[in-house]
Amino acid sequence: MRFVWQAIGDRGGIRRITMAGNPRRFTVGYALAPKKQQSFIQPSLVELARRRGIDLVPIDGTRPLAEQGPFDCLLHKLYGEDWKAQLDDFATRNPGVPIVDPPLAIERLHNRISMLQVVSELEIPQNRETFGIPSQVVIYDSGTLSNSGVVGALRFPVIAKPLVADGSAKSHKMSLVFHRDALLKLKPPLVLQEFVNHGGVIFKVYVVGDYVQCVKRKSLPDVSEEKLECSEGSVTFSQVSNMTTQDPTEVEYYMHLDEAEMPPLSFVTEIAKGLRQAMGLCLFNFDVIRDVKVGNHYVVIDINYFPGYAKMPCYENVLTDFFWNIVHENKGQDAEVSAISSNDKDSKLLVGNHCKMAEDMENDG
Ligand SMILES: Nc1ncnc2c1ncn2[C@@H]1O[C@H](COP(=O)(O)OP(=O)(O)OP(=O)(O)O)[C@@H](O)[C@H]1O
Ligand SMILES: O=P(O)(O)O[C@H]1[C@H](OP(=O)(O)O)[C@@H](OP(=O)(O)O)[C@@H](O)[C@@H](O)[C@@H]1OP(=O)(O)O
Ligand SMILES: [Mg+2]
Ligand SMILES: [Mg+2]
Repeated sequence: MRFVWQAIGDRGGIRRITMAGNPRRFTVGYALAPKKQQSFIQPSLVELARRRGIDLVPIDGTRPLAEQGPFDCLLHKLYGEDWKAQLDDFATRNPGVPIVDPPLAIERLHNRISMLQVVSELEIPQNRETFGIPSQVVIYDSGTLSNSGVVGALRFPVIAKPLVADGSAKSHKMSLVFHRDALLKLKPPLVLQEFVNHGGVIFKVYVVGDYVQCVKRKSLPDVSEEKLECSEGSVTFSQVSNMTTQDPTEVEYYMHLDEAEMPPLSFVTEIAKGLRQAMGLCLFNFDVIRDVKVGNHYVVIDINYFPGYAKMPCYENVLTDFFWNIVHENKGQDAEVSAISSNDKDSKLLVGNHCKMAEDMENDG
């Protein structure tokens, strides 16, 4: 294809256009499970990206990846050895095409020990607010569940989490265990993590490249000493932060969710930046709770690859900016050169928490 340069706006901007007069377009291929595709690929996202010159194109999982494309960037959340091999092959054939994110980096999040290890290793100055991870042990076999040397050091209640976090429904099934004897019916491999009272509110910090947004959600209610004494065995639960509240006693407990104070954005942004660098990932979120005993101590309990971004206010703008930056940075000299940078556009679009499908985008190509 042949290109020429065209002047835009009154600020000396130029852009590369095809001889036919159209600005250059980019293709972002996505490989997602059907449920994820349905939640993430909203018409509003596809449309906004399209207006900014980016076509979001599904990758057909039933055909070899090598036969598809061409792509300027590849986005994925699929599991399995076959998919990994296809990505490796794609990377070899297309060394210049960014894969978001590298499978090896994502794998660290498939194990709940390696997932939180990276938090403990962060070297971030901690002043007013501090952070860490819960005390935890990993259990590989049933025999260890009765080993005092291993579980004796834990304070109850504890949460038993499957060691593997591979996106399956099973990997989200957890138990809140009140007493040691209830451990015996659990099925390893799992992680036993001390339950930290946190006022029933969890903070989800969404990361999209450099962008960070923190939201609050409901969480498990606190367990008092009295409740611990009169509770028997254990209770199971799954993906509590995504559940709607129906029980009237719960409705009252969670009424105060709106009033819960958010952690300082600068503090969670520092953690996000550190995690992003250490893990080599762009798309993830992490769950943080505030220890009610200490007040300004935060505990990271979970990190998820490519979480439910569609639940995040303004996700269309945030993700489109992210794709824009990737394809344009990657193209370097070849790419559209514009004096109106993507960041200029960001500041117009992301004012406070209001999403604006800016009308001025209309002319943007
Ligand atoms: N150490 C802890 N102390 C207190 N509450 C906890 C702890 N760990 C987990 N929880 C509660 O259990 C819920 C589920 O735990 P976790 O986030 O690890 O599971 P998950 O299935 O990986 O979640 P997600 O849907 O975010 O992937 C949390 O949202 C929080 O309410
Ligand atoms: O859709 P997916 O299968 O990716 O589900 C992810 C889910 O996003 P969704 O809201 O789109 O379901 C995420 O929710 P939020 O943290 O953003 O609330 C979180 O639960 C992840 O742990 C899940 O990923 P998994 O751990 O199962 O791989
Ligand atoms: Mg979680
Ligand atoms: Mg998780």
